[in-house]
Amino acid sequence: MPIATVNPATGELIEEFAAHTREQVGQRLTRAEAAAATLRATDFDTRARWMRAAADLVEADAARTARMLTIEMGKPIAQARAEVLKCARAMRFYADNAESLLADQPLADPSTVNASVAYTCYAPLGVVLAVMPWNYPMWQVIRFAAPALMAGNVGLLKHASNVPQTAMYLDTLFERAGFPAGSFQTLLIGAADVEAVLRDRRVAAATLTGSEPAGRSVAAVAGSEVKKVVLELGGSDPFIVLPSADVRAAARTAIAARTLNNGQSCIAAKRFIVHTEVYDEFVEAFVAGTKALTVGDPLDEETEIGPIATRSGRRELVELVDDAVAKGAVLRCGGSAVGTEGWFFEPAVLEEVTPAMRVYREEAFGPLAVVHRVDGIEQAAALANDTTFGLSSSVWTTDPDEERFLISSLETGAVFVNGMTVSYPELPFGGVKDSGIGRELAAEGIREFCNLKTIWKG
Ligand SMILES: O=CCCC(=O)O
Repeated sequence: MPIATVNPATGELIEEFAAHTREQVGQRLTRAEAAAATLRATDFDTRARWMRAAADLVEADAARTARMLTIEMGKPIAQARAEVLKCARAMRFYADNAESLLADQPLADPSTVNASVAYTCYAPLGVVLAVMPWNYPMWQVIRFAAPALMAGNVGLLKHASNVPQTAMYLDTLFERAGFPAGSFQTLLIGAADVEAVLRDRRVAAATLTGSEPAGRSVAAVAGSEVKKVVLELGGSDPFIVLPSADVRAAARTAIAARTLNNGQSCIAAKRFIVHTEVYDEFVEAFVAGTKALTVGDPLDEETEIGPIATRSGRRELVELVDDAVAKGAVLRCGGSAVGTEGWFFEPAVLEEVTPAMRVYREEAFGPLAVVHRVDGIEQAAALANDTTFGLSSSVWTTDPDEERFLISSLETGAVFVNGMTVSYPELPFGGVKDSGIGRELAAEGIREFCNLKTIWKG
């Protein structure tokens, strides 16, 4: 796959990049190793100063980078701006909090382990390889880089091949802000070259956000090298609506939860599981709202849905719809490729989906919603859990017993009650089952790439 920016709204090739040679990759690894030694010796205040300077740059560059994101992967420009500003927020969060999140933890009574003092402390691991996806081309990288650098680690980025301009912007960002040269670098390499980098003795650990097969393959290599790995893979998140809920509010939020980022988000709600008592009311509002969405040029401020990021991604969506309809699903709206140029897809809603259909099990990575009717809360939870994924979930109820039941029954990394799933720097993010291993963001995210040292003094 070429490393190139191709505008998904037009199909036009904007810029192609030459892949780094083996020598260039080697030089970058050498620089990363040297930076790891330098960064490890700096204190939190110094790193926080650099991180705040990087956040200032991100904010100052926001108009230009938002446009770059939209041209590279098609998200509506307002959402691109929001993504960029969220990056700055996460950078400031870790600048402000890294030191306390990584503070030493003393054992209250060291005599229980025959010590005069016993405590744990966090040390950086060194060089961490980040394999990142195109769907949030800045945010996915920053939510790794901000905690990693604040912990004293160094980052090497292998970004998706369709967002090289963003990758190269990130390549210089941290050095421009004052971090030592080599603290964060992009490797312009293909997927086939990741293994050699990960096996390199200078790389201590890896993180991957992306597809389940990519995650399995990176985890297999990291496992064979006994290197730490964090994986944030796909999701097919349930969105459960029960009769006690505000059904209108649920339907309004459901549209945003399914179509944000052109529906290309791991935490998008993908399966809408609705109690029969409120099913018709929900579906009418959901379908009407989905039909009313403005699909078009993502650089236009009024656009709500831009193109799918790749031609193959759009083909996948059309195939999922066609397969479901051929097997008896009811298509309430959309579901086709639209426009004469670019990779636009009409937002779609499917009903009467059965396990025989691909869309029942596969992650629909685009604005394609599946609505299921259920008779009760147990059936809702069972259907929600009938997936290999376990990223997040959204539940709509005002009954405290129902809320408790769903929080305890859902096999997901998060449960959002009466709201859509959103990632926040302050909250841990990650999944169970095939959705991944480990957590990003919050305290857990910064601790993932640390060596938790136990200190014992006699
Ligand atoms: O694609 C998954 C991550 C999306 C997010 O953090 O908002």
